[in-house]
Amino acid sequence: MRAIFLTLLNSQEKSKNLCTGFKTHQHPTYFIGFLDFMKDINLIQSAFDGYNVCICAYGQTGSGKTYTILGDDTHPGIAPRTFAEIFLVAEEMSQTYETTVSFYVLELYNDRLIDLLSPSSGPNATGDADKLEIRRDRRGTVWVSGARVLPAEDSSSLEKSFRQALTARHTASTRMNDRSSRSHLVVGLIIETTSKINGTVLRGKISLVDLAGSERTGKSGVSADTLREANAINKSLSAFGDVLNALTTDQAFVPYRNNKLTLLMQDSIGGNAKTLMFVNISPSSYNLEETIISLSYGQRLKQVTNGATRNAESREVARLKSLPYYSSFPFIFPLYP
Ligand SMILES: Nc1ncnc2c1ncn2[C@@H]1O[C@H](COP(=O)(O)OP(=O)(O)OP(=O)(O)O)[C@@H](O)[C@H]1O
Repeated sequence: MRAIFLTLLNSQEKSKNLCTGFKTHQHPTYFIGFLDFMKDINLIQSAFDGYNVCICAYGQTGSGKTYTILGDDTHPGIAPRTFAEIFLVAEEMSQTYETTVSFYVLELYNDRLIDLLSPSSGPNATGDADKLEIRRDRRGTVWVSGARVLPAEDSSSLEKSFRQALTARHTASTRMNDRSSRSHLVVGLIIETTSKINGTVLRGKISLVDLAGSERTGKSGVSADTLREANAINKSLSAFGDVLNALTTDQAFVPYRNNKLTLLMQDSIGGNAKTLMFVNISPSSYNLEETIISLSYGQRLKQVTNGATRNAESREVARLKSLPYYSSFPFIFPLYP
């Protein structure tokens, strides 16, 4: 796994000593290098080659995770850049491969999975109605059965649907962030390529994950509902830490099942995906303790080894899987609604 450390604008002086030994990038110039970097390590191409890929933002509340994933009008973030790159690669490969792209958008809020593409999602959604279940196929790839998976025709329609889905995400104002995400966001991009020469089908998945930020409730000044949200966020991040601990100390048992977040990320952390983690940190001395924790998390993440495998099947297997019997297992073969 790879981890990159990011710090906010104008922070170089303040964070220089703290980050000695870590290669850090600053907003907004790091955006320029992101796509080149992702191209260098062939992340998007890997999904076309049948691998699972995960790009994730981690860090304390208010450190710029959502900004890293979304960006703004002048500096598009990881998500819009990934959407554009997918359709560019599809175009480049169109002589020999036919590509279909589909996507889902989920949030994990107060330990409940919510389908943000569902017409019934929104701030008052309970999540229960969707009956979403986290499953794994025999290769270890995580799917969420019951989630809506929609076809994407081009990058602009994909981005439009994605931004529409985000309007239903749970956010709240806290002392640490005017618009703090109160949920973990998981965007799944499923890329299926069929060879025009021999019919081989490759299926890759890119997961874009914007984790909710860890927070000290005394600092964020939350109460009632927002306190409950903060507790759920901290609990899930602590489960994430336990998984990381088990993986980096070679323990026989890895406690993925302790939380829905770790179940959802089972293929990305120690699983079969190629994973790139952005660790966002604050330059302020007020956040020193949280920054040290984030940096040490990032350091440990780098020690995790994933076993990336390719999802490929022959024309005949792909044909068999498209028959109704297989279609009843959406977690093995995701269905369009
Ligand atoms: N490079 C940047 N340029 C301009 N504004 C930025 C930049 N990075 C972050 N911000 C702003 O800082 C604030 C906090 O960023 P953001 O919401 O992305 O943090 P976060 O880590 O996702 O927080 P939380 O965990 O609370 O959701 C936002 O108002 C965001 O627009």
